[in-house]
Amino acid sequence: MLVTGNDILVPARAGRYGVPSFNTNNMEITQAIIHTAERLRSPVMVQMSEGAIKYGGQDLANIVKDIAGRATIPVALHLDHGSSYESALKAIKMGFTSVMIDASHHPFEENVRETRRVVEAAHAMGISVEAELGRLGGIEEHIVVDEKDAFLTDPEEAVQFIEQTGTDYLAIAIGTSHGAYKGKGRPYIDHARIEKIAQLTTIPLVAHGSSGVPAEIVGRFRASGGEIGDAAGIADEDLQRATGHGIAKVNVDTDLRLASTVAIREVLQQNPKEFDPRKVFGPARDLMGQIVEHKLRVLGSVGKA
Ligand SMILES: O=C(COP(=O)(O)O)N(O)CCCCO
Ligand code: NA
Ligand SMILES: [Zn+2]
Repeated sequence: MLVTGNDILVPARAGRYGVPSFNTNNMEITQAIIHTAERLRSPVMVQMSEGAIKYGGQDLANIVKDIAGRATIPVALHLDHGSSYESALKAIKMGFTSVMIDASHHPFEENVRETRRVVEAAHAMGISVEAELGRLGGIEEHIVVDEKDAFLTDPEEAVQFIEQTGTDYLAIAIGTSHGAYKGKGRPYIDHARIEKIAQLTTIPLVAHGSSGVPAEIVGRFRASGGEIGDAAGIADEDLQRATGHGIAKVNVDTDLRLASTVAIREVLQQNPKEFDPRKVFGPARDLMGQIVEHKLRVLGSVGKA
């Protein structure tokens, strides 16, 4: 059933498990996410970035809402990295049940103002809100945040921000970053900072940039003709530790992007005569399902629905 983000994340924080929020851009990705979560009796969040809304629009949102609505597990449809009040309101009109207003690149006061505006409107319509405080490294679709500008979330500021905005959940910068290159080797996660923020707050916390970028998938990406540098992601153990301390929503996009591309490359490379789209997109759906399953198990949400 289609529910709000709070319906999923408040129990997750209380139960000290994480729920993955996967980005979708088409039917197969959406099926891989929701069908796998249903099979494993896990709540799950499906998110669309502004780029996904540009790409798939109401058509894609309706596919997500329809599959979610018929599923026997709780599913929220979430706007990822909403860049303005208008964008958040548009998503709510499209039927999203959770929206992020990402004003983290603005000074604190402006971030508060922007966020509070969205919170008031969204709450009036029973929709949950995610905000962000602190700046991840990596590339956030509409802005490039290079390392020197990235700054980690201050625990005291987080308390103030939550009080002044009323946001339902908060994305914090604790060492993760978007994309396939999260740092040399194992990215450093500031667990002390996560634990401090968790001690001072009660709302669900959000970890962006949480793809694991598994070496096996990276190897298959290269072997099937893909070009990728020394990619690295977040270790399963780091995610497991974080979900024991307030992290309830865990954002994953890159892992599904890599898996779908690996499957498609492998099919086309191994079957040069193939041109049935179901033979190309079907294996992509299957491999993405394996990635979804792994994440649900790592985060501990299996059996929670
Ligand atoms: O936090 C994330 C996902 O991070 P990751 O790139 O680790 O999958 N997102 O918000 C998804 C959109 C960013 C571009 O991928
Ligand atoms: Na941001
Ligand atoms: Zn993100």
